[in-house]
Amino acid sequence: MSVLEMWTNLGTAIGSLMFAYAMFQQYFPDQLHGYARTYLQKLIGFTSPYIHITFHEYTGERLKRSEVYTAIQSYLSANSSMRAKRLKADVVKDNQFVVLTMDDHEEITDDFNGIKIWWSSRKNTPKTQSFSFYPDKDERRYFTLTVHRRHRETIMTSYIDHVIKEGKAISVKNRQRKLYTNNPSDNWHGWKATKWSHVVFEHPASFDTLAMATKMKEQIKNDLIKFTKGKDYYAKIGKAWKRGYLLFGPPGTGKSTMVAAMANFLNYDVYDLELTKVKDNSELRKLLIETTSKSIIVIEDIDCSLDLTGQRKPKKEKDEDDEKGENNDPISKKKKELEEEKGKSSKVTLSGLLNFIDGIWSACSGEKIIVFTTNYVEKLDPALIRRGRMDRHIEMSYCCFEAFKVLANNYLDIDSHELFVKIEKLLGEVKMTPADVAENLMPKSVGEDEETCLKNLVAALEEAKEEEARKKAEEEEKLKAEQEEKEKACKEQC
Ligand SMILES: Nc1ncnc2c1ncn2[C@@H]1O[C@H](COP(=O)(O)OP(=O)(O)OP(=O)(O)O)[C@@H](O)[C@H]1O
Ligand SMILES: [Mg+2]
Repeated sequence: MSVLEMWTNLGTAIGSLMFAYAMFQQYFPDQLHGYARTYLQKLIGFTSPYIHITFHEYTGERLKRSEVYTAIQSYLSANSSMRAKRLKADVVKDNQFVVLTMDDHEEITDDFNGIKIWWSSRKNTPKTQSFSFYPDKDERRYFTLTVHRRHRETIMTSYIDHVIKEGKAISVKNRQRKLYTNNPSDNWHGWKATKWSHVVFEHPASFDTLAMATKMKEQIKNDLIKFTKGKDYYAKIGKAWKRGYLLFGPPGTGKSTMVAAMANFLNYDVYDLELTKVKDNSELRKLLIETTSKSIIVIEDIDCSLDLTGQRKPKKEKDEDDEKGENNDPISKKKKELEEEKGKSSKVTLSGLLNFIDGIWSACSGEKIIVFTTNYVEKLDPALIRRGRMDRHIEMSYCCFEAFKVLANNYLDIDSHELFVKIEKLLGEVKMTPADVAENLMPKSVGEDEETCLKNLVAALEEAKEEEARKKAEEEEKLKAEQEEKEKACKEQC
């Protein structure tokens, strides 16, 4: 048989097969399609020595994206870029680099302890054309793993675990970190509803640029490292894998900067929880469930967020108002109703917040740090900040010389200068926040050199010193006057 004849015969055979398949699709009753497919697969199963495992992208009632699928995707992206012919490109991590993943209907092979494994990426598009706001959600993607059946044991016991573990590690390395804020619950329903909105987290703060005593900085860093490595330890002692930090101190001492530095140090996402937008305790719980692992949940200025000790007016007071007839005229009645309605917009109670921090629900989605910041630690309920809830209390204080040196290095690139001695002395005498020191150190024009900036700081410190001395003198004068008044009154009485 000539080559030409062979190709002609092959073409005819393929043509006949396609015709037969088209006829089958057209005239074979729909109800029998399923049976035919099942028996065909059984037939293949008898004859084929391979097993197939599928991993679907969406699972569960709420069509939640499967974590296993995502892990496999990351694992395969690391392996596929060199082998697959068709790749999809995705930009990640600060828009800095491109990650290539295998495209739909592409196949690659993997090798595990000498076992050959085939991975293919597939996509099902439903035949029924329905209108949907989420066109891509109608497509169901899945990965199929194919391997010789004699390796079933190894694949089940070690290979899949290995893929998921590696995949998760790769996802963490590549992930774009996010800064979330909670949406008011009126926006939780409907199209594209989410409880949290996010932007890319791009705060540049780090522990290197944070101005504070070196010893304390190291302690905090060690504490954080210990926490991230403590999964087994927390399981052993029967505690949820979370840690609470209370940052307190005057405004401008770096509390918010510290949260950003922590997030950058640990490579965590940040959830900035605005308590006043949360209607009640049940909403607070729902928000907590929606947070992901490896994240910092921060509630800024916790003392101002809510009146956690008593939201509503005591009943007695309310009754007194009614008795006085203040609520009888329709306008004030309506006003009152509106006020009450407004009051309802934040019914989070102290106990709700306590449960949020260390109730049963707090253990869901693991590895979490909760941070409260406040200017007035003494205003907070002791139950809220007791150890176990807020495990570490960190005081962010006025600028010390060590902190100043960090700022001088950050802002002016200098480690020493003759003015440092004077500044050290002044910082020992005057209370100035790192924010104020930083502002003075920052060059205000292109021509301003480090000497001018340091002189600006010295002048500001001296001014603050004079101001402090003046205030002190005034207070002493006042005290003295009061004392004299008292003595005079006493003498008159005697
Ligand atoms: N310890 C610090 N190290 C480095 N920079 C600091 C520090 N403290 C303050 N700053 C600078 O001052 C600015 C204000 O600091 P930050 O917002 O962190 O203060 P805060 O303690 O959160 O204040 P507030 O109580 O008003 O929220 C920051 O932009 C930062 O540049
Ligand atoms: Mg702040």
